[in-house]
Amino acid sequence: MTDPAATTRTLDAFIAGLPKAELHVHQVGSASPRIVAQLAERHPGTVPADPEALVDYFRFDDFAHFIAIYLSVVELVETAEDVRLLTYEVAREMAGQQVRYAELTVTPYLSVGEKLPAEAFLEAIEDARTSAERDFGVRLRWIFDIPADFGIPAAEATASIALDHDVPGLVGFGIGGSEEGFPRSMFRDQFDRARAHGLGSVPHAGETTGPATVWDAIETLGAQRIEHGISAAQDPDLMAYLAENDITLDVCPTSNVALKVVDDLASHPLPTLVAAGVPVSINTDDPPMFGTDLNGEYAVAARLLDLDETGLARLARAAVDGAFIDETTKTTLRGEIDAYTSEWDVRT
Ligand SMILES: O=c1[nH]cnc2c1ncn2[C@@H]1O[C@H](CO)[C@@H](O)[C@H]1O
Repeated sequence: MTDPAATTRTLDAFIAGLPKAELHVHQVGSASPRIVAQLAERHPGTVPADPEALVDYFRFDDFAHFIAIYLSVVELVETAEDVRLLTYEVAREMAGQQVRYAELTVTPYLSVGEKLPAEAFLEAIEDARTSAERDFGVRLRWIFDIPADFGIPAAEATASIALDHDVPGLVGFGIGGSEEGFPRSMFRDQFDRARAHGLGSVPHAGETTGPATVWDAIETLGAQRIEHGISAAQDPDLMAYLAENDITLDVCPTSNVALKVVDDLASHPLPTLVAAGVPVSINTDDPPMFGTDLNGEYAVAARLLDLDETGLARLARAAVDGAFIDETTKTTLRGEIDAYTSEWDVRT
């Protein structure tokens, strides 16, 4: 008989060293207690600077409460130096999880303004991007997302920051925040322009509302991947469509429990989606806010999908497949995963 606890320990060790790509992770939502404390010291106010108090502060009643807290952390990112520090330090923590490539969802609309012009914001993230690759070996790319709750003005501003500037590393265009009251089709015009510019379309949909929002994202925004998309599990035709058209869902299991969009991990629809052949990647969303990290999410996925090392390596590869990068970089990332699995003597 194998000892289940020993098996878990082996899988955890495998996950910890597995080279990974992350496709759904928010820039501000990645600020760890260490980073938040640094920012809160610079800008004392509503957000506790004490990492222990932050654990309580990051306990959410529902999605609306989460958005309110999220925006209070956004307020801490005031200057170009705050933006640079946040982004560079997030990459340091990613490197600790063996993340080799990340598409960070950035919401410039919430930070850019009179005090922080778009140019200064963009310079700060570019500085962090090049430093992170040099110092930590983490390749960062950006998805600029519209915060839906702020409506068309936010969509226009986001499109202009993305499309009227030269933004190295920008690969995708998204939309986050609330779904209720903000049909994805509202933002068709900005997505049309972003897509014409060559950006990947990667809206949030099907997190807090049903499969109709996922269809809307596909039909009106030309979604190539979907952030969350978990309510697709309620619609077999939609799952078949996602599978046939190779549309990846960037799933974040612990986030869904923390924001109470699913009751508990045991009832998470991930197994239903995978059984229907829907491509999925595993992600954290806003890791410290949900008390998780990418290794933790891979462990959750292993439990939910009953995966061994081979299955986990396949998950890591699925994220590379869905990434908005060139084939050469994909080949490099796949090579790193393969080299690791052969070290572990894992059949793939
Ligand atoms: O899980 C999530 N769902 C939706 N939006 C999110 C999530 N995590 C972070 N944001 C962020 O919430 C902000 C408020 O509009 C947006 O910046 C969005 O990117």
